[in-house]
Amino acid sequence: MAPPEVPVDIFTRKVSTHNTGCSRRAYVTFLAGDGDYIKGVVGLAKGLRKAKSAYPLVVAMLPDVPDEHREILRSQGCIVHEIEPVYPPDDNIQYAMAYFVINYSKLRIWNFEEYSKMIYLDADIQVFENIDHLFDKPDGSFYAVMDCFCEKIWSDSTQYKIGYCQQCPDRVTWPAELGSPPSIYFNAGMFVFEPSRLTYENLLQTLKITPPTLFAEQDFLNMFFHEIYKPIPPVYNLVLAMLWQHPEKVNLDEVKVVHYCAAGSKPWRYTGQEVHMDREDIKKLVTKWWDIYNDESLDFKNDESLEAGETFTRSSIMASMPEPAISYIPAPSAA
Ligand SMILES: O=c1ccn([C@@H]2O[C@H](COP(=O)(O)OP(=O)(O)O[C@H]3O[C@H](CO)[C@H](O)[C@H](O)[C@H]3O)[C@@H](O)[C@H]2O)c(=O)[nH]1
Ligand SMILES: O[C@H]1[C@H](O)[C@@H](O)[C@H](O)[C@@H](O)[C@H]1O
Ligand SMILES: [Mn+2]
Repeated sequence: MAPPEVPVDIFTRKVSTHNTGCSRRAYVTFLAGDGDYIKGVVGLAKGLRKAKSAYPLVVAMLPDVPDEHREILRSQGCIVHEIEPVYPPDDNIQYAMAYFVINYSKLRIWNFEEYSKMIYLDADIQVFENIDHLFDKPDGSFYAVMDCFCEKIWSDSTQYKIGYCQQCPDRVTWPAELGSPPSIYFNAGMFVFEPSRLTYENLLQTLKITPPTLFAEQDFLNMFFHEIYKPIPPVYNLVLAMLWQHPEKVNLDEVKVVHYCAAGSKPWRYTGQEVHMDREDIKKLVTKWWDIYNDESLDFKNDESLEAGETFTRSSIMASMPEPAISYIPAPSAA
């Protein structure tokens, strides 16, 4: 039987010694480079705290993330976990965005076997309501939100060219001469999954014989998890384009997780100039992101003044280890 899940204090990560089992659930995000995506991760860490999430945020990062950025993340209570890059077999393809190639490295998170279940979140995602209940979804499936194909970034796809979107499959009927309509397709900015060495090795082996496509690892994951994919409601990953492409499918008041993926919507480089970006709902969502990012009361408080034997805490020493097995250090045994 799986060990009991032990929620930790969201600000200090302290856990009572009355329960010696270790929490095997965590959120995980991905970070590459020395650019501004670090801001996204800090914002996300604070957003998860504000939503009183009981589980830590692991940051799977490539070696090119500078030390200062790693330190900022540790000081925000994140668990820093360096990963080696993963490359597709041949790279003779024009991705929808050139940088999508780095996202194949995300496959490494299936090797985080110290966790039994994880929720992956892109760094350009913010969590506004608690979503810890998603960890309770039955094992054995892959959970994610269905994507939308209506934005220009999809313009090289057949779907876009014929005006087909799975969000409204009746708008344009899939032409018979193209065979059966494509299977449902998820956005890979947010998903619930179970790390497993076996799956990890299978992913890497399969990648070796899979030519890259427009949406890089997102296409690959859709193909790989096709049979066990179960869609969850769009409130768990609001792809912003849904606001103007399929407004009938969105009730902003119910949205828990926002994905700032539309062109021009990343809060840290938002100018309001790009198409759709002057909408009131977008302005509000960008402001909401900044409110969390700037809220000092949401900073991680690394309280080291613990009463011996009463609590566990995750120290920054542990966080700096390359492959931390758990999110906090057990107090020395009384023996
Ligand atoms: O310089 C970078 C670029 C990206 N990232 C990381 O990579 C993630 C993906 O990049 P974007 O969020 O900019 O990409 P999109 O949301 O537009 O992309 C979507 O399609 C991609 C296809 O590769 C991925 O599947 C991604 O998770 C999915 O949300 C970022 O959130 C961030 O976590 C970095 O750390 N640094
Ligand atoms: O799957 C894609 C991808 O995530 C893009 O980066 C995003 O801008 C699109 O809206 C989405 O449909
Ligand atoms: Mn994203």
